[in-house]
Amino acid sequence: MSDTIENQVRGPKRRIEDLTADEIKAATGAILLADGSVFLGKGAGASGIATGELCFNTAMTGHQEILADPSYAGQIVCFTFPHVGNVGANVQDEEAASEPARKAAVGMVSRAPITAPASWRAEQSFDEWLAARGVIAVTGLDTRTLTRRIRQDGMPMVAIAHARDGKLDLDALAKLAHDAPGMEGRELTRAVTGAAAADWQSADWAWPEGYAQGPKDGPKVVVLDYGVKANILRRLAGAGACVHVMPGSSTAQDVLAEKPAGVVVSNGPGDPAETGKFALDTIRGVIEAGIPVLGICLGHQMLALAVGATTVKMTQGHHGANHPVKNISSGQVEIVSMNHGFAVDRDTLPTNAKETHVSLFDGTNCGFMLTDKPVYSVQHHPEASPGPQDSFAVFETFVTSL
Ligand SMILES: NC(=O)CC[C@H](N)C(=O)O
Repeated sequence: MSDTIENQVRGPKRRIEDLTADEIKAATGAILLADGSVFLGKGAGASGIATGELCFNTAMTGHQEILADPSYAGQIVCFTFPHVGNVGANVQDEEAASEPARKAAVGMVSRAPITAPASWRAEQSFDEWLAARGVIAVTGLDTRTLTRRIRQDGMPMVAIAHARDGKLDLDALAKLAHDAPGMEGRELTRAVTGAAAADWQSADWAWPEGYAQGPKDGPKVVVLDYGVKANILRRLAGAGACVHVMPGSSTAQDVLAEKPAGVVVSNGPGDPAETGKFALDTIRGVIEAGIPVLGICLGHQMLALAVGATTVKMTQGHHGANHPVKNISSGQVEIVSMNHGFAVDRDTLPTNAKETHVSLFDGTNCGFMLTDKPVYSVQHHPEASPGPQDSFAVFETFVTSL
């Protein structure tokens, strides 16, 4: 009986010993979970083996932007939308703002084989893009079972493998998954931050012109880069800022020497508490100098840590492009893009912090501002890419306040 309920909720758990020789022979791709369960499929994209935290993402489009988001470094994305690849891939939709930031998601899982592109913007098939990017993919899996498992039990550490010759060492993969370090306590931003400070030029995309040029004059905004998404930079430029990107290792003195009108603390991968060990001094120095600060996602979490709050690991995390978030001051609901596995514990926010946004999926904190300093912060991705543009105004509000 309990097995039936277990099977209904999580899907049947299959271990290596439950597989038939024919199934193993037919497979060129596999996912092994840390709990010993196995999912076989067809390999796609890059061949090889990777380990990472497996999360599910519910976006129906924008799969290139998702896998190119450096916040996904160290993670493998299971798309719940069955068809992936319909629009192919193109350079204009790149989300890495620097060369190191190209090391984003390490793996991808989808239900159907990757579709041939059917978009006038496609320059490459999605399969070719994955291969060029080093993203290992497995298709033909029961992604509903995998997703239900993640919903019930949380995001597991997994090993993903694509062997073109079909030679999959499932026992070795099971051991890799079992031994893989979890996301808590992992610092991943140093691998995806840009190596040197640089000005950023391009602004919002429009048809048929493509990307506009950012302004020549305008308030200078320094972006602390922990693996910043390019669309955050484009949106800041589109809102009228002259954007200067600095490595996440910059000190407060480095930042203040630029005489910024405002500072943005970027998104990024890994555990905010771990990155906070070297980033909080910089963030606190900027807040104390009275410079307006905007935090996004990892930046939001680290701003919360900088003012004395704590962050917690979420069970399933929020990954998708249709998450409802309530803006507490306006009462409006914004449908937003999300990608986070940690959250700010609202009960630990100090008395000079006012909660500004809340997730309508699970009530977790999605934003705060300080009442005595110009500090604003959101957990979701107001730059979208992919996703709805309901929160684009976050950038205009910030830049016009400078
Ligand atoms: N998109 C992000 O910045 C992610 C922040 C953090 N790594 C998390 O998973 O919660």
